[in-house]
Amino acid sequence: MPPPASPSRIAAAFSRARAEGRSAFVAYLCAGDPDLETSVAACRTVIENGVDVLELGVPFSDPVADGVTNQLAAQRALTAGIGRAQVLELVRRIRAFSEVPIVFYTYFNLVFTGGIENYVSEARAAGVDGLLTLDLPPEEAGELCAACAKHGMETVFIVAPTTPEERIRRIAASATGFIYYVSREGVTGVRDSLVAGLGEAVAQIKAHTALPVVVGFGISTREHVRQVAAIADGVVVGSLLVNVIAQNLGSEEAICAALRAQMRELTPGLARA
Ligand SMILES: O=P(O)(O)OC[C@@H](O)[C@@H](O)c1c[nH]c2ccccc12
Repeated sequence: MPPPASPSRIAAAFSRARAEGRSAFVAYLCAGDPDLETSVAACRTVIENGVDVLELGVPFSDPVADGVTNQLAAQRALTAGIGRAQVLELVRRIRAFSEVPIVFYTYFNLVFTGGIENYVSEARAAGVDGLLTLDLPPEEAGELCAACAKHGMETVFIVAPTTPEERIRRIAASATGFIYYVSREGVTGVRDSLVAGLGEAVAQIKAHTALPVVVGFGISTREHVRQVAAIADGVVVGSLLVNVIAQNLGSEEAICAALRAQMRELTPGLARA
């Protein structure tokens, strides 16, 4: 009798946040930005200051879904020589001190080149828990989902404000781990205000899935976090944290201090009233 599958790190993280009466903090950083050693320190800092799920962007030369902040981060990482081997080394370095769930944000070109199953098995072996392939819709993700299921890798998919209900149903049927609702059209990036109707949009997704639903795009203040935490299982913050790196290049100490300060500013908003 095989041992019961241990709950995935991702499921455990959302269960823990729910048990603590709060939404989960999902942080995005570009892997290897601005270099491998500083990236390890940056990931350690956000993990030690409240991150429940870590999204790691795999640097790519044509990140069409990303705003300028994340595109510049990818360029810094690529310039520092961050390739597949270095990204996997980053994951192994994180696994040496943390069990935080890690989700790769990647583009299909990077997964396809070298073989889908190889990519999935190598990432899983390094300690990655989930894969969000940003430019691969579920209709074309059959081979990827099969490889992920075989290796115990979660497959996260995105729902956008323009996604029709039938496609939400289709996405919910393919997704595991969690579903990501990008709260506005366009690309990532810090914004001044959140869009209206988030609660209805998340409720519409939840009607089709029991998976956690996280919301991201433009979240950059404690008030934004508080508003999203009230209606979603997870709050995603990316560009605000990536900007901290961009604004403190050259000093790992300054990057980590500023990331710590941002996490301390934002995380109190996670608590549900
Ligand atoms: O940067 P923002 O506005 O805080 O949004 C999070 C976003 O950066 C992160 O989740 C992400 C990075 N690359 C992406 C591509 C598509 C959707 C989401 C992402």
